[in-house]
Amino acid sequence: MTHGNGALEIDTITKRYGDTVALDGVSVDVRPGEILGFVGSNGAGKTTTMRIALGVLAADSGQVRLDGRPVDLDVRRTIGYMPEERGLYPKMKVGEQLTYLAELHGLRRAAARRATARWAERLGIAARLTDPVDALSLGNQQRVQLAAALVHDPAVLVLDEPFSGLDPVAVDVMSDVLREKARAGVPVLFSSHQLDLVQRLCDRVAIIVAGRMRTVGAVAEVRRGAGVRLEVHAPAAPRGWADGLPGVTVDGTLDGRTTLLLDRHANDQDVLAAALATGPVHGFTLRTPSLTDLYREVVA
Ligand SMILES: Nc1ncnc2c1ncn2[C@@H]1O[C@H](COP(=O)(O)OP(=O)(O)OP(=O)(O)O)[C@@H](O)[C@H]1O
Repeated sequence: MTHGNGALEIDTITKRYGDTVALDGVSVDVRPGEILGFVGSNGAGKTTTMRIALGVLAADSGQVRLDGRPVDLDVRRTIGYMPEERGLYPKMKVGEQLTYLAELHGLRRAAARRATARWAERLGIAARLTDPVDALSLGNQQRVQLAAALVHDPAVLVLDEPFSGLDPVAVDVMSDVLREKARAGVPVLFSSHQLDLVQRLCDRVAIIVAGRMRTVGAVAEVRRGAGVRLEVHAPAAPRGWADGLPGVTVDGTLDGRTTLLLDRHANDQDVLAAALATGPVHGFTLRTPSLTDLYREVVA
């Protein structure tokens, strides 16, 4: 099955559970060909957003569209979804299950079998096709779950924590598959608590805090927007040597090493001149904050 790939648009969705506001006007677009990492604390609303995006849960208000069309039953069949609760039949054989799921999404039997064989090979579970799912380790069950999301050649991928519990080799395979799908024009949305991975893999990142989208942007831009850190090793510098420099905040000093936060008004060469005015400078290192640093600041 080949689809024209369009964007997945999550447009101002709101969801309440009794008195709990799980989502409060969440919007984000996942563009064709991009990998968007969805991050946020436990309970922030990622799973709820993804379930609504797939159409298995109704929003109280707002809309989700794929290629401009509201997500209905037909559109749902074109989405590859990996649910957080993992929706496999534990007693069914891996191969039968994947073929069944592919047929359920519209593939004919022969094509479904071919796709099952191809993805099982790719994801390293080909030797397990005749085993029941619950005979597999958790990580291998997860590979089956990913195969289930991919086996019908979906037009969009929505994956809830696909990397949790995978060994490093499986993480690499999964990363390659997501990159490949994105290169083929598929919009890919996945949630994760592994921020180093999100930083490495994603084009853009969306950070959700308590049901509201706090930040959406290119990973590099979001990191730069958080300001730059500068580590200066000036052993003779007196306390307060960097005070008053425009755009500079002192984050801490330890053993003659001062960490400074620089906003866009700061000039690193002025900082260097001020440091040199105190004596020798043995180290001067600019560091863009990692996604993990940024995330801590955003959710704090
Ligand atoms: N079926 C439900 N009934 C009541 N409250 C719910 C239900 N599902 C989710 N919630 C609440 O909605 C909020 C968002 O939960 P959600 O599972 O979307 O978070 P999450 O970001 O996926 O968290 P995690 O990282 O722990 O998986 C939480 O406050 C949660 O307790």
